[in-house]
Amino acid sequence: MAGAPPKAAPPERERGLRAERVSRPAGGRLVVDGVSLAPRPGETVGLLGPNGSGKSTLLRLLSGVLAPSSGVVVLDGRPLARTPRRAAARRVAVVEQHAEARTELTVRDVVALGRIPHRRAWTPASAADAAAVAAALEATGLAGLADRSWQTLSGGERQRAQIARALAQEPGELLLDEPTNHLDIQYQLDLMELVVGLPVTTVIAMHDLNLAAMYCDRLLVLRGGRAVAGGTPGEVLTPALIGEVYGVRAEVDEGPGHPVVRFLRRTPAPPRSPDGPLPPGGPRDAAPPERPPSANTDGPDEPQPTTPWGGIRP
Ligand SMILES: Nc1ncnc2c1ncn2[C@@H]1O[C@H](COP(=O)(O)OP(=O)(O)OP(=O)(O)O)[C@@H](O)[C@H]1O
Repeated sequence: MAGAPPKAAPPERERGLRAERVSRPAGGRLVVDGVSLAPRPGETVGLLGPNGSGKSTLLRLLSGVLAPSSGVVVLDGRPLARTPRRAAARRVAVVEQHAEARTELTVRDVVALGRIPHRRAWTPASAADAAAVAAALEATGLAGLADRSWQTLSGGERQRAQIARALAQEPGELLLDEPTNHLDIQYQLDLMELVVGLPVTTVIAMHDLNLAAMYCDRLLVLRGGRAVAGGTPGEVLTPALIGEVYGVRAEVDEGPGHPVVRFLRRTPAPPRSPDGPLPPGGPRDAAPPERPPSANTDGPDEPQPTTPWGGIRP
């Protein structure tokens, strides 16, 4: 008897994970409000926005941990809510902001959790499982810590172990919530290099605008749960947008390849002598600034940004 016909792959344009006008309430208000996000296969999308703007909630909607109150999350053309749980778990890997492992597990055990969606119940780990775990440990620089207890790891090592767990899952879509938290600058850059080199679609919530500019193909900026700008880093990261969304002053250099953001002090910098010592009390005892602190500038007078978004509205 012939078996069930093989399932047809979705057409190219339907492949991947996307959110269509999703909303989600919490605490009596919409914390994600009509946001759409459709990463192209293989690209790295940075989710930006101030604290509380809805980045983590949007990632949780994309992963299926939360259900949207309106709108839909779609995986390969089918609503995520109607995708078999195991199939979704194989495809979408998530590294949450405060991922913990409470029991007495080794680093290797934690990373091997990423293989669960690939294994049948009550079957031992296969050679493919072991190889995926070893490759993930290697890629994240944790091979030497594989047999250490999770509890003994530093914050940065735990972060890397969670990323290794997600890599061991061999996902098609990788959702990362502030993955560079706790990492020193070398590991921040290593992590971003690793992520953009993976053959996966990645959505990363981040606060570091320069890392976002360096490594993301596109950015989506949230404020108060709404998408307020989207596009390439060069299109999105303008002084006007940074001023409007984060309330800070910045200059943006159109560096080769990607923009570079330089933040400006709110108060004038104390004068510095190129060769003299600091005054006895340090910079605070230096000569008073020429302007009152409320002048809110350390450069030539320039108007505060008044235009709305420099980027492209999605
Ligand atoms: N269960 C809840 N009850 C009430 N408010 C909630 C709940 N969950 C989330 N929120 C609120 O929803 C908003 C969005 O939270 P979310 O964690 O998505 O923001 P975020 O952009 O990831 O923030 P951060 O950059 O600080 O991590 C916040 O104001 C948060 O306080």
